[in-house]
Amino acid sequence: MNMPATKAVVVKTPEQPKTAISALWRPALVQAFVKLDPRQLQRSPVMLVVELTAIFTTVLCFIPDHAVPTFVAAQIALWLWFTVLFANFAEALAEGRGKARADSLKAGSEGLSARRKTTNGTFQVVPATSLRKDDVVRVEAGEMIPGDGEVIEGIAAVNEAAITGESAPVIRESGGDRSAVTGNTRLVSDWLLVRITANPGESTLDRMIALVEGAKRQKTPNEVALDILLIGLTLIFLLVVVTLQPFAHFANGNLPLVFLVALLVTLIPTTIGGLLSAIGIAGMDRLVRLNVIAKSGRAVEAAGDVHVLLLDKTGTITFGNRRCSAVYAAPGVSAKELAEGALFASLADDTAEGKSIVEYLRSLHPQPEPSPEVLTAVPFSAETRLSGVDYQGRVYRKGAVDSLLAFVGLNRADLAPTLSREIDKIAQSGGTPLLVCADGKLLGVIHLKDVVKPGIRERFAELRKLGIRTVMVTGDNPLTAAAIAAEAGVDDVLAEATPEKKLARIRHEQNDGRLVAMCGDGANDAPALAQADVGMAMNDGTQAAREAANMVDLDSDPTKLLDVVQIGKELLVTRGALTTFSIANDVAKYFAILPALFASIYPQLGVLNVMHLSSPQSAILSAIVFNALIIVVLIPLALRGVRVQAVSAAALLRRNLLIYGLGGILVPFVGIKAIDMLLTALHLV
Ligand SMILES: Nc1ncnc2c1ncn2[C@@H]1O[C@H](COP(=O)(O)OP(=O)(O)OP(=O)(O)O)[C@@H](O)[C@H]1O
Ligand SMILES: [K+]
Ligand SMILES: [Mg+2]
Repeated sequence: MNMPATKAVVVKTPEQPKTAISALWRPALVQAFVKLDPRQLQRSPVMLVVELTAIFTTVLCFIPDHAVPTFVAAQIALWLWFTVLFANFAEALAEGRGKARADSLKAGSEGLSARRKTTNGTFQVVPATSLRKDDVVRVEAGEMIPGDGEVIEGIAAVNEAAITGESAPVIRESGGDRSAVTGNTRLVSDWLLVRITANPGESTLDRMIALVEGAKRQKTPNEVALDILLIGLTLIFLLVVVTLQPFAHFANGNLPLVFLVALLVTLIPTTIGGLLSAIGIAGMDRLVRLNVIAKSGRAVEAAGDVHVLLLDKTGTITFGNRRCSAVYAAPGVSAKELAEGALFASLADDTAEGKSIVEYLRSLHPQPEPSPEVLTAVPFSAETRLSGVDYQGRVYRKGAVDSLLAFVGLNRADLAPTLSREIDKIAQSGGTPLLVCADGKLLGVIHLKDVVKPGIRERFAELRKLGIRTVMVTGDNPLTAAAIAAEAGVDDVLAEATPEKKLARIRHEQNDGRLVAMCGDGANDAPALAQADVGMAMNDGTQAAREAANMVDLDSDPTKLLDVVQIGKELLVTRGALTTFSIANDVAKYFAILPALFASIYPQLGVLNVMHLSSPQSAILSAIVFNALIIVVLIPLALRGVRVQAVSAAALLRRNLLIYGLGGILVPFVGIKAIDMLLTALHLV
């Protein structure tokens, strides 16, 4: 068979330099004009209204009005256009940061080919883009894995740098919780047979590209709600402005159309309307830079409000390569008998645990082995928590202590004290004891060892400061669970949990009105990951978990949920802060401009004219200029996000109301006055 090597491309994760913004402003400037297209602008209704007023005012410039000099009307029109352009610029800047990453990801996936298994068992080279779900491909050392999938045969080292930026290779193998592979990552050793699990356009890479190309992103329910509020406010102010004219007429005055249009724009929530989309895109961009892929913005926002975090133990809190480190025979059982029983019970077990037991026994207790064909495998399941084989009429099993005792019809009290003590010792050290039996006779116990990931404890403490409770849910026995829980510093433990129990725990928390996040890696975590408000799968886990979750952490680091929570909070707080600022701003402008406008018509209003703006037309132009410039001033904040400290939500709200509410009222007074003085000095009004 002639099998050319698939195209090998190395995609480096671009490091985001500090000067990113200055390098991005040029293309963003171009995009700001492109986005003037009303079809694009309709995503932001407030800005669409501003564009309409800009067009209207531009037309009015050509219809002479003795009340407003044309050069003032022209300046108003110009600044209205600037308002839209500045908002577009903010959005384009936010998008631009992700675009570079998307481009390099796309470039890496172009021209990739795959070796697809045909119906007659041979392999055929096809373009990677033609692969469909359930296709089987063979990948060899040095080649790129052509799509997301599950390893069905083989074990190999994979370099995932193209996706995660992490160059240390990781092991992927069939069976167990380390079976998922990601498209566009490179095999560095051996070979794998992979069952493709994603159709074109649905892979991790595609999702990542869609995520960083903000333009195609869906609005979150929160954003839609805020949009509706902004449209409502726009309509209210439209009504206010329309009804001003009758007041003026009543006093035999007349308010020029240009002023009314301009007044409308200063009053509607343009600041938040213009920055809303940029805030959302920038939030997702921060997430992508963290190497977390979210399937929806909604999940990220939910993360900002999470109360409880559930974590699976093995592979999430611990490294997950539970390995056999020792075996202890029950009293009256020879070492040879135990070794045989434990080996046979593991020969057909393709979980990492099973393989480690076989490896351990082969090196320490070499013995003749039956060939695999004569064994009837009983695979491990999270339900039974047992595994083993039937061989020559004999029943070999191993499994969790309680499950195996139930299987042989014994109680814990029936165990020989020495064996019982051995089990407790293993569990208290954080290890997992597996009982072994043959034909109902207890042979002894296997010690599976696992290691808690470093730094977990500190991160959980930080989560606690944010008011988030951590709960470890594990299929393991209570003693092991308690030992690992103590080492990791979680707040609560649920041991001997089946997939149903994990699910029930989440439902229970949710029924009490709490938002729940769940981190997991196993197929048995999938239902819980799907049920949780924020389900974060470890990328090196199973495909089932990755599919059920609404987020995937490419670095498989559960403590990253802390950062995701932070980003979610920042997103919500930034949006809230700028909405507060925007609305407070508009209220202030209302009081700043109206007295100036009506001063000649209703001289009594003069007492309200605290700002003493030089003339009505200066007042209105200054307000329009301020209104446009404030968007530019707030772009960095919208992109960077408001920093969120680990304080209570109430304290945060109080502080933000003070800063952004009070600031929003005061800033326009100062700003408009300053612009008024400048415009007057420059003889622009
Ligand atoms: N290959 C195996 N054969 C027999 N028993 C096993 C095997 N692997 C694990 N067990 C037992 O089954 C229990 C449940 O394992 P499982 O992987 O489902 O745990 P889990 O629910 O994912 O929790 P965690 O991953 O946090 O340990 C383990 O604690 C262990 O006692
Ligand atoms: K405004
Ligand atoms: Mg697990």
